[in-house]
Amino acid sequence: EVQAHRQYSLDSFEIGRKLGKGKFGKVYCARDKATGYVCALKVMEKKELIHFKVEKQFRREIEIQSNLRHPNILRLYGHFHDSSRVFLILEYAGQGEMFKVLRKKGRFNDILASQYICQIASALSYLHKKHIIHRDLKPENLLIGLDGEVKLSDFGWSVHTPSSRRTTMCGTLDYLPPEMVEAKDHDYKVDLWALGVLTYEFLVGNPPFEEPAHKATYKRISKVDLKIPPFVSVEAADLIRRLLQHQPERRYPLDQIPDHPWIVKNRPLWPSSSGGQRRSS
Ligand SMILES: CS(=O)(=O)NCc1cccc(-c2cn3c(Cl)cnc3c(Nc3ccc(N4CCOCC4)cc3)n2)c1
Repeated sequence: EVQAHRQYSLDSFEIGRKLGKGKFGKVYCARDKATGYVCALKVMEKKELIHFKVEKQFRREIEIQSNLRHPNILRLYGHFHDSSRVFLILEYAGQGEMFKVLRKKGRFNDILASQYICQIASALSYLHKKHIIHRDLKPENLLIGLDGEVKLSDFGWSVHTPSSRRTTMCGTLDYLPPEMVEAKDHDYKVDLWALGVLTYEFLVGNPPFEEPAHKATYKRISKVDLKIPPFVSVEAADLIRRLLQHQPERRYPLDQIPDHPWIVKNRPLWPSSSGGQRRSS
């Protein structure tokens, strides 16, 4: 385990291969010399954070993610900086980006999709109990751990509820619920809507309201113009419809998701390999 409260510097690590490059930085595989522990080191240029005016969002990401402990939330062990760069010491997700796996597979079957959605619902429920809304749930912000478990990452957009959006949204609009498209006040139920969009995208391969033009996407979100293809199972379609409700208070509660027929029907008899072959009770 990467020790908390230890003073880290770049010299504390052996830097491995570059895992990827994002909007604000690069991520490397790294090994903590003192403990041999493998982690991921996210490196960002200070001048870029200032240029993109995201240093406040970045500080919030550190403050929020450092205090979270959940198997489906990527750990942030610590951070440090040198004259020009800031470094985040993050948990290494052994199977990489969900986004890439989804694009490669096209779409997931009911068993894989329902396990992912159940794990994400568990992580969101943990966040909501801490009065944190993620607000940026999408495949690009999900990683996959060594045992195939989902890891929620990138808390740059998380806020403590209730909040009304301050900075303009960037990136995909596909996951925005009506109340955010209509810039109304919003609360944790925005994550329920996004979970519905994610369930649809896992099973179909593209998000439900995707249109070439932004205005058309807004329109379809606002009207909840949802068309679920016939190959989507009845149970999955039921959960998608219960989450993609225009009125936030009508959206399916996270705590009921583990007992939804789609999840129950597709739950493996034994937990995944990490859980070992326990006897069924
Ligand atoms: C804004 S950003 O820079 O943070 N996002 C860009 C980006 C792009 C690509 C990757 C990764 C990435 C981040 N990771 C973090 Cl954080 C922890 N583990 C990984 C992590 N782990 C990882 C583990 C395995 C693999 N392999 C598995 C075998 O197939 C090839 C890819 C890739 C990444 N990857 C990130």
